[in-house]
Amino acid sequence: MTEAAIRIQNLCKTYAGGKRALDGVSLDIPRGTIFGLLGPNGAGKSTMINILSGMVNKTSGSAEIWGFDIDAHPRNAKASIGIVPQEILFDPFFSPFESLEIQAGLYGVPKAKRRTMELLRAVHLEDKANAYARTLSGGMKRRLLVAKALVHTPPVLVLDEPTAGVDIELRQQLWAYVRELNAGGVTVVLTTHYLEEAEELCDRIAIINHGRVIADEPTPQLLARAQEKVVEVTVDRDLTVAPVAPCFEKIALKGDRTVVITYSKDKVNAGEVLAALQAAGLGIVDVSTREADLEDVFLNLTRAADAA
Ligand SMILES: Nc1ncnc2c1ncn2[C@@H]1O[C@H](COP(=O)(O)OP(=O)(O)OP(=O)(O)O)[C@@H](O)[C@H]1O
Repeated sequence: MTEAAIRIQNLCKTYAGGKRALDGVSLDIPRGTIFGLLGPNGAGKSTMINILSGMVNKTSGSAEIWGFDIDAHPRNAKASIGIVPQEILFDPFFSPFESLEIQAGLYGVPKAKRRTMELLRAVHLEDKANAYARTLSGGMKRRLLVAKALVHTPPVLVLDEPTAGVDIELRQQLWAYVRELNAGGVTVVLTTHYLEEAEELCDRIAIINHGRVIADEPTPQLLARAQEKVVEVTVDRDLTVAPVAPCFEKIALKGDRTVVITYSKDKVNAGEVLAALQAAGLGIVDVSTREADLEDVFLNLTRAADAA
């Protein structure tokens, strides 16, 4: 078996106030992947990343980064990971060039091995190398954070909600660079609320809810779990109650004459759903269907976990 980029086993974290943020998380993040960590607000994603970066102490369990246990080999573990934090924090008086040089110094990268200008070029900040950080736009600051996380050439890069508040163009640029890094061998872990993005970018996705992993699968497999299909039907008369049929998983009225029916495509097809409406004496005026996407899978899984 190839070694994982990150291996987390039975990780638990209870904060001082008694809040249990992680409740036995086990996760293998394979080397070479772009791995998505999804979860609603407060699920425990940041806690997990902060434990990996050494900013938060775990309560129990273990974590390895690139084969280095964070307790037994903290320096090697730390050297193996670069983290792009959610919040933008800079000393406003340092230039991007100085910021990267200071960061490289903190990581003990010898002068001869520093790649400050190369990194600034990679994140399109070459012409801002000597500008004050306070004069950079929000997007530029975020790119500078990515460069900062890469000064020590870590094999694993973690981006914590990297596109929050970032415009579409910059987001595309950032993702293009993430893909480039990944193609160069860097394992990328990203937390995001943009499910579409995770769907487009990640090879594998884990979903965390209330401090537990509720799904961890290759993206296509997770999508295949979306067996539910939705059909919206406009009928020829006003409805006061929604018709029922055994093949409807769910039905909801939308306006006077439209029903939204969810059915399981491995059990029935759209024809049978429409036939059931006709059997209830309704004439069909208009029909539209849609496939479930990652958003539906995500909602179904988190709802199922909440109900359990
Ligand atoms: N320092 C802390 N002290 C006490 N409780 C905390 C602390 N940090 C986080 N929590 C709580 O732990 C839980 C998990 O928080 P965490 O920030 O890890 O979630 P998250 O999935 O990253 O959420 P978000 O997407 O909003 O960043 C939340 O209920 C949060 O309120």
